[in-house]
Amino acid sequence: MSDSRRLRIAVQKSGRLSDDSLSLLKAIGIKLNIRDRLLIAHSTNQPIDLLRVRDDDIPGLVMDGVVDLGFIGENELEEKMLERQAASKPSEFEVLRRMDYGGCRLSIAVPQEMNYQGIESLNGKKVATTYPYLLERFFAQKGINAKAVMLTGSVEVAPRAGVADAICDLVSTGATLEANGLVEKEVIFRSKAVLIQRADGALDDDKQALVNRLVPRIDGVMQAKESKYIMLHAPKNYLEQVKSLLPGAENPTVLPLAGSEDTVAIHVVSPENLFWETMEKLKALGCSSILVMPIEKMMG
Ligand SMILES: Nc1ncnc2c1ncn2[C@@H]1O[C@H](COP(=O)(O)OP(=O)(O)OP(=O)(O)O)[C@@H](O)[C@H]1O
Ligand SMILES: O=P(O)(O)OC[C@H]1O[C@H](OP(=O)(O)OP(=O)(O)O)[C@H](O)[C@@H]1O
Ligand SMILES: [Mg+2]
Repeated sequence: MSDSRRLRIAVQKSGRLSDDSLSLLKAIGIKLNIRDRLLIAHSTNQPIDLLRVRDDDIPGLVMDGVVDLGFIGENELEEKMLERQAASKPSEFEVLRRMDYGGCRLSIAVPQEMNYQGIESLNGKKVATTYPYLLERFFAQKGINAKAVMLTGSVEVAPRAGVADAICDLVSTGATLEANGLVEKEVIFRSKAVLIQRADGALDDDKQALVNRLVPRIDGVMQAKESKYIMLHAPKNYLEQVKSLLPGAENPTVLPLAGSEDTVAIHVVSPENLFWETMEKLKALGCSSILVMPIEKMMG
């Protein structure tokens, strides 16, 4: 059963974005009771329902106002926006946050044996892709006369199957391309996951108030992930040198150490990790008990 007063969030049911999106919701304090087969999951501690769907459906669900928020890859979002614009369907949405996961690029790749001399080599060729609108836009911008052939899966086998001359697909490590004898040639779009909301002003006041409380929590979780709490003992005489080695240590907490005149304890929240090289330099200055700890949550 769904209740339209509850905030509806769409997430990918099973795929590259699922685990990270669910972990984030958990980290911002939303308890969910997820049963694998079910399309909908109700939060047990917030007026929130989760809709678990294929990622292809998420942009449309948000743009049609069926759900209030959605986690989606920018590649899929931009493609669906172009598709809906071409069909004169509503295509408005608002990006609330760009996430730190789902990073990939949409690239054109060609068979190893192809004599590729630059994008002009694609003139008159067929390129298989799941993203025809993004690809056609790229061709139009570059003045290339090539044809996008739509395939919903197994794009990387299209050249071998004789269906196309090249492909345009998502790449992260490049392992899939390599395994299929393809070489990446042009990056046409760089993507990460984003959290989107229905068009500006489309949410009622209660729902918008809830969203406005959740977004700073997302910032807090993302900031915490990048930050570290660093503690160490340092010789008093080298305090300035130690501070200059610690990222973000303009105003560290400096505490006396019981029973020691010439050593202090330094605590600092660093906006980045402490590299082994820096730890070695601190040690060389006479520092000891150097601890680098993860931070779970942060609020300014
Ligand atoms: N190799 C990758 N590394 C990181 N992110 C990726 C990678 N491949 C895809 N993504 C991102 O994750 C999104 C979902 O990818 P996935 O492969 O799970 O989609 P799908 O097969 O279309 O799933 P669905 O069954 O939901 O339609 C992509 O649209 C992209 O934004
Ligand atoms: O460059 P790589 O690290 O090899 O990643 C790229 C692959 O990852 C994605 O597919 P995924 O593995 O999610 O499977 P799918 O194609 O079945 O969705 C994408 O569609 C590529 O095929
Ligand atoms: Mg999909």
